[in-house]
Amino acid sequence: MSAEKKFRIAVIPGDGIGKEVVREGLRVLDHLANESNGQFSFESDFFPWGCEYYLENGKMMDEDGVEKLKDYDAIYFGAVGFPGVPDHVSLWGLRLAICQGLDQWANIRPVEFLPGVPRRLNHPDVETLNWILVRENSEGEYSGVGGRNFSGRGNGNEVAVQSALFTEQGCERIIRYAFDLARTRKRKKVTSVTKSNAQQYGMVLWDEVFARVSKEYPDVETDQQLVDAMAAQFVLHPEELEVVVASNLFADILSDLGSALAGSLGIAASANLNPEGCTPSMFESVHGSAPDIAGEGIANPIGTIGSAALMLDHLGLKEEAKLLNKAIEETTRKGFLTRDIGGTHNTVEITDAIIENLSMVKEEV
Ligand SMILES: NC(=O)C1=CN([C@@H]2O[C@H](COP(=O)(O)OP(=O)(O)OC[C@H]3O[C@@H](n4cnc5c(N)ncnc54)[C@H](O)[C@@H]3O)[C@@H](O)[C@H]2O)C=CC1
Ligand SMILES: CC(=O)C(=O)O
Ligand SMILES: [K+]
Ligand SMILES: [Mn+2]
Repeated sequence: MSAEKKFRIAVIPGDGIGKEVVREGLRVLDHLANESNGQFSFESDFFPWGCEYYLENGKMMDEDGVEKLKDYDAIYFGAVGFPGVPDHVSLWGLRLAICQGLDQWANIRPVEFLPGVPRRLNHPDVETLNWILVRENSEGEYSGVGGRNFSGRGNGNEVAVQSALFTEQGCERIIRYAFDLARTRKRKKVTSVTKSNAQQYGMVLWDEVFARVSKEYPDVETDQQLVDAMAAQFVLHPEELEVVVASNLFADILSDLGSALAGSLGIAASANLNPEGCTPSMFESVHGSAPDIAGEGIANPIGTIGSAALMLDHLGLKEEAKLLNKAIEETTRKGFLTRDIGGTHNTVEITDAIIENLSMVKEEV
């Protein structure tokens, strides 16, 4: 037997249901490691960063937090944000600080339709549909360029500026990533989403880079859509979608739409990747901390457990990643569903079922 591979994972449960679903994802990972006959193990270090940490310490994470995370093979993240701390403070202080600080410039967000989950999308081929959003994750509308409180204003006359930053290199790397990803799929197609009719600088640059890069991929079909039309296409013609590449804000919005069409925000997984592998990548659900259901034990853990599957794949544990995705499918197929997708099972019961189904799908292969 080959020597045991030990993966060092930084775990950041964060806030609200983030804590509840990360706990479940770790149970699944521990189970897989225990069943691996000593082939691999996970060494998890917990970081208590988030809104409670902020209220106690005046900061969302340690000053050298990003540096500390560089020691790990991957980061497993819950969600950030809770009433009592302004959302822009918590998001910028933790998720954006990590994604931008570690240059996790590609955020991959698959839209998948799980068996047994009631669909919000009325489409004849819904069983076989799946597409991937490739979100620019380092700049765009979330570059933080802007300001408030310009001198001489105030008293109802305040002015705020929020700019979007688009660099040619930033556009090129994410667009290239989308084309390379398209080449791994059965139908090779990339749809680029902008709003370059109204956003005449940054998004026109994006369009020009898309046209230039696409020439290097003559085997990949292309399409370009404005984001408003794209929102409609998600609902009306999802069969047109394969790989969809969009800016930070647009793909953020479209990924919530995609997961809602597939049934719920609770089932969508994502990976914040540094594709060069210079820094650790971070795996988290698409959803946030859901304060409206936090503490009730009813959050759907599938988005976060599916993100663990993306992490396994990233760490080279391809077979385990496949098995885990199969076990998730088996779980929903058998009717183990949380409330958000029409069921009555709680968070822990869904995880128990996934772990049980892991053994079953393993026997099948
Ligand atoms: N990556 C992150 O950490 C993100 C953080 N946030 C933060 O989360 C907080 C709440 O934001 P919202 O806009 O309410 O978005 P949200 O995604 O937390 O919740 C939206 C709705 O979806 C439901 N939902 C989400 N995940 C679910 C799950 N796993 N199971 C069942 N239902 C689920 C919630 O109950 C809520 O009704 C804010 O502070 C926001 O800034 C929001 C999105 C992403
Ligand atoms: C912040 C947020 O909504 C997201 O990353 O999806
Ligand atoms: K999340
Ligand atoms: Mn979002």
